[in-house]
Amino acid sequence: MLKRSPQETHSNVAALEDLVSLADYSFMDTLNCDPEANATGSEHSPRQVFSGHYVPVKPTPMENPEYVAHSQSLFRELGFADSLAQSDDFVRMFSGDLSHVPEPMRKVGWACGYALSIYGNEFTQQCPFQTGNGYGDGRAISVLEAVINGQRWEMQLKGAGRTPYCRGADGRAVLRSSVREFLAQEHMNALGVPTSRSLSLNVSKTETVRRPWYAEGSRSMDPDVLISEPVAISTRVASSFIRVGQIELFSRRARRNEHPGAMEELEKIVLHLIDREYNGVIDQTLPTAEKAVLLAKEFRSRLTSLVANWIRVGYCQGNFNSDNCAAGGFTLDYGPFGFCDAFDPHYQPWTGGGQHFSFLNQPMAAERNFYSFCSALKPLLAKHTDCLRQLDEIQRDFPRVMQEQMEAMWAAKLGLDAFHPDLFSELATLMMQTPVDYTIFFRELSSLPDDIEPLRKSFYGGRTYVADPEGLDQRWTAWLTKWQSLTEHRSREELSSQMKHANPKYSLKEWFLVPAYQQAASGNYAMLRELQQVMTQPYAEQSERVEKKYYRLKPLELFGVGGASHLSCSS
Ligand SMILES: Nc1ncnc2c1ncn2[C@@H]1O[C@H](COP(=O)(O)OP(=O)(O)OP(=O)(O)O)[C@@H](O)[C@H]1O
Ligand SMILES: [Mg+2]
Repeated sequence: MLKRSPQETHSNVAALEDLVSLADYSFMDTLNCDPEANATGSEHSPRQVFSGHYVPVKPTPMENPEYVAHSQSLFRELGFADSLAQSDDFVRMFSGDLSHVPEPMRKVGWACGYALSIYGNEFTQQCPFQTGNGYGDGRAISVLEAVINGQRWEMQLKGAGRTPYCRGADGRAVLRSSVREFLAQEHMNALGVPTSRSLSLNVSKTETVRRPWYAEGSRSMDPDVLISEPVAISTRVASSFIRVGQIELFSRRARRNEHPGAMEELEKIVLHLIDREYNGVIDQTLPTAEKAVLLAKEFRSRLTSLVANWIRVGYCQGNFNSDNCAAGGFTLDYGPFGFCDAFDPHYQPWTGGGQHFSFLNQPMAAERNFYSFCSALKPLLAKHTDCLRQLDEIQRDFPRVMQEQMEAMWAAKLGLDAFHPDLFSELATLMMQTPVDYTIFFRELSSLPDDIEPLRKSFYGGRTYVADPEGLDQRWTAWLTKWQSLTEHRSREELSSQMKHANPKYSLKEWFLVPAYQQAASGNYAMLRELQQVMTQPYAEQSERVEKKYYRLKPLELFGVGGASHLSCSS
């Protein structure tokens, strides 16, 4: 008998028909549809949506779609055959053409409204009607849910055309931003950080849109040219796509008593969130107010852990508004993100983002989103003083829990039994002054160097370093000696191996992405595939060739270059 790998015993989806028995539309069937919506989903113009959790929307297919990539590892987890990704039916469906999907799959998807808070402050200005009723999934359309091997996944097309929430924009995503999101999601998953996942990526061979971007080598902060780019549709999957902003939308309506069903809609979306993301963690038999308190507590734990993990791997989300903060506590919206190269606490790849969303300010940004989340739950607790008090306590303790997560994370990166404030503070100063490449520094330290020579591999050598290299080297030596004294009681192999699990060898720097998406735009996917291969095993040493190419300092001439070092709104 042939030996079977464990994956082969799972569901086996080799053709679109095989998805039929797994497909599920319980989001549409259990939540409220906008009563004013047209059930065929044919409305694509901006309009106000006053109530309901979703609007049915038919995606707008891309012209002449072509397969670019799929995630082999997610396919394996889902029991999808790799060949499926390139089959005509699959490419059609995941390029926005639902017209041929086999019954009882539906020919219409759904888009959701959500509210926006920036750093804890409520906004409606981004909505074209200034009311918040026209803001939400402007180009993201979910097309089905599927329960596979006991786990529920929602599949969502990004760039699938206009929805009532498109705010007058085209509803498209370009290949450049789609390649970035596609690769980053799978990299993040391989880094062990909770995230939405990438299913597939298709491009149009003929349809293009114009976007502001940077001229070759431009050092401008703002884009200085308009370029024509191929449109693409990536499909991402997650247990749900509920955002903090979504809970806020229904809460704002309930707070203002905007319509008779407002409170019920808030309760329904919160219970849906619990069902999708916190099932098994929260007792289903409890009253809603008590569930909401437990929800806040569990979300606090996930959110603080998520942000500590982002910092562990050098990730800056860039635009950590409440509408980009998944209420399930995972990473969502890889638009203006970046993985830092030279360590800088203020690192912020997105020129529109501001310091409040910069690298080491992410715990604060998370706290603000958490504040928005707790405020959004409050209308459900109005008559429950004890629950309100508990919620306030949970909110008040956010900074303490965040700090604990951060200290545990730094201790793990440094292989220490406990956080050491003085050692860390001197390290942070040295990392900034030298500055070091964040990834390379921690990975080199994970090999437990006897002296600072191996660490030099991570030194960029900025102005402070160049002014007094001996002085800085001496401080590095003193720091290393102190670190060694704090770790010498551990077995070297065990320490090194543990540190190498906390400190990835490879991270998806923007300057690796630039040539990959440029090449992809001309139909050559070789670099994209190579990056996919390398970045989905970020802790492995990999070959010498890979190491030479991807484990090195960013060339100095790329610092300050638009696209490679900073970017304007991603789309
Ligand atoms: N080209 C576009 N067409 C329509 N809507 C858009 C477009 N670009 C952005 N939006 C909408 O603008 C809002 C803010 O944009 P943002 O960059 O956070 O989102 P995004 O990258 O489209 O989405 P997501 O958060 O779903 O990953 C979102 O509501 C988004 O749907
Ligand atoms: Mg977004």
